[in-house]
Amino acid sequence: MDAVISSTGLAKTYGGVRRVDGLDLAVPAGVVSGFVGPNGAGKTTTLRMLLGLIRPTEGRAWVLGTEITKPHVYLSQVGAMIEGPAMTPALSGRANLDLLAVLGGHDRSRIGETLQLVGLAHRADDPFRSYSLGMKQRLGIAAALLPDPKLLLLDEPTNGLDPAGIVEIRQLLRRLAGIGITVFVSSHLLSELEAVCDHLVMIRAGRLVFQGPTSELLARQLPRIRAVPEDSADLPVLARLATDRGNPATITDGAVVVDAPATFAGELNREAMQHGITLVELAARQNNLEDAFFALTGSTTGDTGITTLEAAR
Ligand SMILES: Nc1ncnc2c1ncn2[C@@H]1O[C@H](COP(=O)(O)OP(=O)(O)OP(=O)(O)O)[C@@H](O)[C@H]1O
Repeated sequence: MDAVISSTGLAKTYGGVRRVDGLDLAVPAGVVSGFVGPNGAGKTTTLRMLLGLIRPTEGRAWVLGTEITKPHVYLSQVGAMIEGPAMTPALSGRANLDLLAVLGGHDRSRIGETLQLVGLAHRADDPFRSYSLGMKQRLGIAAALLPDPKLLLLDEPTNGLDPAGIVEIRQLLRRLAGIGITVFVSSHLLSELEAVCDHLVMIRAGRLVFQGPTSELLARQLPRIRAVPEDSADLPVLARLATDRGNPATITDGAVVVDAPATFAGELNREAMQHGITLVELAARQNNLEDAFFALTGSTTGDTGITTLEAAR
């Protein structure tokens, strides 16, 4: 599959600090690709370079096959929402899009279908100022869709939204991918993207941490087995039973937690029984994207600035 975004050694230095530090990107066509990293990781800077708004200090990049030194060639096929939607509060959603279509030289006849696509047809004639934050974001995405783009770049479209608003954006991103638009969407909230992205580009301090299908990242992680003995005095013995069989275990919150293939759960259960230990809980769960990110970066929520799944709820 051809890459719609690619780069080699893309870098941007501000005040002597490499804020984007040698990115080799390859985002395939037809996916929702999540651009994930903590605050300040360099996501917005990268997106601005891809849009030709700022020049890289080093490296090269291509969007839809054209080098970013010639943005006029590809920008007519790229929709973007970088700084949140700039709309006129007193005008309706439809009138705002109409104005942007005229200013941008886009086909005004597409406005109705675009409003439909972002789920705003029923509120299209209400003033922008009466919209919820989620509706405002979706109108911003509608504006980015006016050029009928092949590629959509969105910077933190779920920032500040309530859970219902986040779900609406997720559904919209899937709908857009369904009609063949490649979506490259940034977020510092892993939990928001896990559900929607086929592909991920994860960065930290300007550097690539992982790039590839979401499934590949999840597959790299061993499932986590949690076993709770009836008698907490058995915790150290249970942990040793797992560790002795080559599966490192820790004792956390009254449970033994083992990073091992799910099949090991049965073996652990048998071993526990043979040692007279009764388990009152035994569960294997696949690590989520957040676990995978922390495993890859060797970081904790505290030093990445990433909001945890729990905190995001
Ligand atoms: N014009 C600029 N001048 C100086 N430093 C800048 C400039 N733009 C960005 N930076 C710095 O570069 C780093 C990366 O910023 P960037 O906005 O790209 O991060 P981000 O991943 O988008 O984070 P956030 O989620 O907070 O927007 C930050 O430390 C920021 O302060």
